[in-house]
Amino acid sequence: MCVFGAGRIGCYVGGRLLAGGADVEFVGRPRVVDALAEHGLQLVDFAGNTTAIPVEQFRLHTEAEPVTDADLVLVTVKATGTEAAGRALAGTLRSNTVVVSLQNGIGNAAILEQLLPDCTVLPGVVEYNVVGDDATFRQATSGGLLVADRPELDPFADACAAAGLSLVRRADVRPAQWAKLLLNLNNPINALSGLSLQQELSRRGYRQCLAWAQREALAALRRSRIEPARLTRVGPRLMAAVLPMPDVLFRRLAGGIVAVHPAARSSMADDLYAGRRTEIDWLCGEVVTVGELVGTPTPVNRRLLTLVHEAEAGGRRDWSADELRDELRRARNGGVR
Ligand SMILES: NC(=O)C1=CN([C@@H]2O[C@H](COP(=O)(O)OP(=O)(O)OC[C@H]3O[C@@H](n4cnc5c(N)ncnc54)[C@H](OP(=O)(O)O)[C@@H]3O)[C@@H](O)[C@H]2O)C=CC1
Ligand SMILES: CC(C)(CO)C(=O)C(=O)O
Repeated sequence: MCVFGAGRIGCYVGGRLLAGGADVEFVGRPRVVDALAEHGLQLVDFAGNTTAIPVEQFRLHTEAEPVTDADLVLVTVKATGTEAAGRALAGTLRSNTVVVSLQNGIGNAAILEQLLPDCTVLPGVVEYNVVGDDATFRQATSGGLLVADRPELDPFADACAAAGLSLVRRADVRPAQWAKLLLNLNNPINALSGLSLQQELSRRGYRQCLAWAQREALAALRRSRIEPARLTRVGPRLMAAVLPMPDVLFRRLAGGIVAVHPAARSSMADDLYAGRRTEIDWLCGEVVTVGELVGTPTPVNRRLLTLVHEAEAGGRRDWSADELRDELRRARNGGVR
């Protein structure tokens, strides 16, 4: 199999599969490929167990062409790179190759399907966060992988089982993708806060911002007759109700909802700090689009979209919880304080 987009998710998932005995090749940028070729890879699972993969075990590429014989490709580029990934893989892969999109957002698999009509493209969800640099990657929140259930997925399921990676197969992944997107509405808030996920989520002001963004999305989804799945111990609607609770109460409840390592921060924070384009159009942008389609206002998601675009354009600064809450409250009130 092949990991297309060796980064946090690609190296962690692909590395775990490789350590579990699967035949895995990696396609990545020269910077990442060179680091893997020099240092190998250290993987730390959520329980803290470390696996070291020595340099000799890696088959690394910077182009898609050498992996023409892969029977399964995991696409792990950001949504900003999906189209380019699809184009790089088109004409390279054999027909019937299984392509699994392990990406946030809703539309990546559809883009890949369009560009790779002879392949079987399956949408997937990575529930957990991965942090790390080019040599060490750590699973930093609890959760597993979730992929569309098709018989073609059997070899991947076997590889996951051998690697100790949790995989859930679902007939319809769309409700889980939307549930993940609701959680990902925290990505811009985390990125704008400049804090780790743990620090950010421990502050009520930021959680209030997330609850507003989620409630707007939930209202738009309800009108679209989309029912998001329950990925965490509490479902999406209850989550939006629990978030604004006072810090003491939230702390007591949060541990049971999702476990977060102190080093974890959102993938959008990584992009924003590195000066890369973020996935904001695929997260808040998706909510705004659905809202427009069904006539549900989404001012908080619109404002987050603008704030992240401004930060991408060079106006990045760290927003305190009070500042961001006031900013989004103004947006909710139509610009009035
Ligand atoms: N990080 C996380 O904790 C989580 C991420 N996700 C989702 O998983 C997906 C992957 O995220 P993540 O692993 O963080 O992303 P990363 O940016 O860490 O990794 C993607 C890598 O792929 C490279 N890449 C992009 N296009 C190509 C190409 N055409 N050829 C070769 N390499 C390429 C990127 O390089 P470059 O940057 O130069 O383009 C980057 O190094 C995203 O949709 C994200 O939202 C989901 C759950 C958690
Ligand atoms: C942190 C997490 C797991 C949820 O927001 C994530 O998906 C990301 O970093 O993109």
